[in-house]
Amino acid sequence: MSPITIATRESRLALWQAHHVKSLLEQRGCQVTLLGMTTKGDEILDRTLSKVGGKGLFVKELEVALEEGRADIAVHSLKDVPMDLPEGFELACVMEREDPRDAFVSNKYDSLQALPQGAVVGTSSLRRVVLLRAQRPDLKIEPLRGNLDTRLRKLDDGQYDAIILAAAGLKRLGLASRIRGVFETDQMLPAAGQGALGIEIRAGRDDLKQLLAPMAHQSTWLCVAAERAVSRGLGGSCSMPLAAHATLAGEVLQLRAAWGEPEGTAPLLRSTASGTIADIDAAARLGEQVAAQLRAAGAH
Ligand SMILES: NCc1[nH]cc(CCC(=O)O)c1CC(=O)O
Repeated sequence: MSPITIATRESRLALWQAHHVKSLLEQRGCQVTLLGMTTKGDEILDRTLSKVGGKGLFVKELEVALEEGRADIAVHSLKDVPMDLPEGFELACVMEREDPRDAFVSNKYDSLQALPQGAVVGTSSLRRVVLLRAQRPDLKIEPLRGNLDTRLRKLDDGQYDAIILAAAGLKRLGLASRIRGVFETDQMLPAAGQGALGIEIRAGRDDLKQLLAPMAHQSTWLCVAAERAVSRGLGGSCSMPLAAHATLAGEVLQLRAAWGEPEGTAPLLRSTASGTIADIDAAARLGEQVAAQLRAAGAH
């Protein structure tokens, strides 16, 4: 196999994820180099991404490197990958999921329930906003942008009483000690694909698909396929007020989803479905079913 080049963003989390894949490939006898780059999503820090085109902004430049042959694979947090890849690209591998849950991070309080009335909580995720507001409508939810270290620094500078981050990112970077509590999924349903890494290649690179196949984790892939199909059925942007999370027990996949009006006070719309799932297409069909239920209930 000729040497493999991994295209990656240069945030500490993205680099950790790329190095994780690099070491797995090196264990299989590959020579691997990293090609780091900055994406629009990394540069636009003064606005919430939903205002400037969503999280595809973390992906585009990596796909250009694949298209131009400067890289062979791109490693992504699947939560940041738009539901439909551009023509000519495909997901060659979904790896075993890290903790998919959201984490409560604070220097003063142990939990969401312990926060005083009107406490300031930082997040820029519309999903987290609507889920937090459903539990604590009194909270003052403020935007929080930047990479993980920047967000933690903003908390430590006293800009927030607490912030909400993905447990996966903190754990991967050895920052689990910053976690005061992890939300159970029935309290804060995760984003589609949260905690899962996906490897993108140019379509047709069957040599890479063969190389990457043993790194795929089938049950994660089935769950993420169902979750992403919910999001796709509601427009497919990564920055929607939508939560979708699937678990697999044996061959039975259970899918839960929730959608909220970011500005409104209407109650969250929820939908669940389960089924015996044998392949990715069946998982996606379950997601489409849940998306249709949410649309019928008013989600858009
Ligand atoms: N762009 C935000 C983002 N994309 C992926 C992760 C966490 C890692 C993952 O979900 O795999 C994060 C950080 C967060 O939500 O706190």
